[in-house]
Amino acid sequence: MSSVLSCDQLHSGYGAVEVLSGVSLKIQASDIYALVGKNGAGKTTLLQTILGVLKATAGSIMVFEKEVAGMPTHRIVTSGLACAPQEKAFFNDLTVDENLRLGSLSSSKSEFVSGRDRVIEMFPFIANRLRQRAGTLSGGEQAMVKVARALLPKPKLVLLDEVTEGLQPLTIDRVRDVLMRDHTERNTTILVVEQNVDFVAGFATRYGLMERGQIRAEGSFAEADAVDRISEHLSI
Ligand SMILES: Nc1ncnc2c1ncn2[C@@H]1O[C@H](COP(=O)(O)OP(=O)(O)OP(=O)(O)O)[C@@H](O)[C@H]1O
Repeated sequence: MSSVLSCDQLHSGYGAVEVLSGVSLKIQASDIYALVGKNGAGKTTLLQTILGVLKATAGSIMVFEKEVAGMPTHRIVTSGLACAPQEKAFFNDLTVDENLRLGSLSSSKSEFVSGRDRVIEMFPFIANRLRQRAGTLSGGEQAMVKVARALLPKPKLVLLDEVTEGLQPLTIDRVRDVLMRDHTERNTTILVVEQNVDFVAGFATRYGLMERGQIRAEGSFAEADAVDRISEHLSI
């Protein structure tokens, strides 16, 4: 099966501070890959480096079998990759509709409108909020709009950074259902950074355990001890 995303001995960080110290991972088409690790393990740094927001200082990043290390972010995302980042990542003074549009700048107006109809079907509350300023949404609503914005342009690979953080259980279930549906209907490959074991155990296929800037172990959720291994990794 073809590899959608692979990193090989990837190094990156912030100035003189190296955070990723040789990350290697391979995500296959239609995987739902859960990247798990404690605070500070380097998960967000890895996503930011894949997206070209942070510069890789060494190693390789292949997206759809094309080297993207060193490419600017706007070129990387046009290859069919979208991201729902951890921080708010909203233009608070713009409307919900305008924020959705910013995730689909390379789509035509008609593609955007049909994509918007699709995500409104996923998260119906958005229909009545299109003209609301994004900064006035609740935390849970913002999280759902972030996921909607990432899925709107029909990406082949979506990166989600702790989107369930601080959400109530019903909202978490909703987000999971939407992601599962998109994965099933469109074969979307998903890389989800999470610390919520119950969330990922419900739908991910594989996992990687990250610690101090490296992937220490990987496994499949088909294995009976997957949840125990992840819980142990997070507790030590
Ligand atoms: N802008 C920055 N400048 C310097 N160091 C940073 C910066 N951002 C993050 N770091 C450091 O990089 C390390 C990894 O942070 P990162 O946010 O990637 O971890 P994480 O695994 O995503 O953690 P969390 O689960 O808490 O979000 C941490 O030690 C953090 O302090």
